[in-house]
Amino acid sequence: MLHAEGLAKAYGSGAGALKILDGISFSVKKGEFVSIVGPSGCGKTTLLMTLAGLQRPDSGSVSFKGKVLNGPSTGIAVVFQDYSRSLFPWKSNLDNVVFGMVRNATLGRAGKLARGRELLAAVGLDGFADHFPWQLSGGMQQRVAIARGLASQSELLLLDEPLAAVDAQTRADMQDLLLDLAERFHQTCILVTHDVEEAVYMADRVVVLTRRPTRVDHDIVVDLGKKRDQITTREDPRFLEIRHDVMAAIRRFRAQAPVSEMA
Ligand SMILES: Nc1ncnc2c1ncn2[C@@H]1O[C@H](COP(=O)(O)OP(=O)(O)OP(=O)(O)O)[C@@H](O)[C@H]1O
Repeated sequence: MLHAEGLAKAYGSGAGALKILDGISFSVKKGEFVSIVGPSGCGKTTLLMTLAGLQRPDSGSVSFKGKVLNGPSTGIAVVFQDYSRSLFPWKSNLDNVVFGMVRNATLGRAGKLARGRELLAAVGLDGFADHFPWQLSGGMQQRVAIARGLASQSELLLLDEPLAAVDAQTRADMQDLLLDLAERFHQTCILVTHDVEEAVYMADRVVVLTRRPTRVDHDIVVDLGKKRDQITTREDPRFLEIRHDVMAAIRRFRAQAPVSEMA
């Protein structure tokens, strides 16, 4: 469904240019859940924005469903980490979700409202359609943002640290909710996360990036089956083995990094 080929990107120009991506290539198949991890500041968000067509690479290309991406596509939605800035505070939760359908020309207003209510119910917020985001907890607001991402009916959902700002218990619940939604809506997902355990728990594959200038270091298949469980999956010896390999790679890059690059 998505193929990144030799993506390179620098910020700035000349001697002061900061080289971020340095020839990133990988593919994501329809229905896959792929996590991307890497050392702090290696360019995970830059990569995700490039995959979304929101930022152009200096060289290389992104192909989505066989066509080179030259800008944002209706087939790709992004859920950002900072839900407090990505939701409109003056719109109800339902209207925030309906906004995700802005480019849907087939559903009328009534159809969009009905679909918006369905999606809020799917993320466990059926009683909160007419509330405003600021009346909800952080975890609930992020669920509204996820419902909006799903509302666009995009085939590919890009998730940039969507659970970074919620507490640990909510985070575990949201991981399971996201996995459940991805399966129910046959959603292909790419998740950027700092959390190695989360990356392995959620994904069919984990793409591990090097430090800057960034390349793909490992592309690891998480052969744990589709059904995950917060207790048994995390205790599975294969889970622990994969987590070990990913963590060891990231720590190796941290050990090589100048102190100024350690966040
Ligand atoms: N628009 C920009 N202009 C200049 N530099 C930028 C820009 N966006 C990001 N950077 C720099 O590029 C580097 C990579 O940033 P990016 O946010 O892509 O990395 P990241 O891996 O997502 O970071 P983190 O681990 O902190 O989430 C950082 O040093 C950042 O300061």
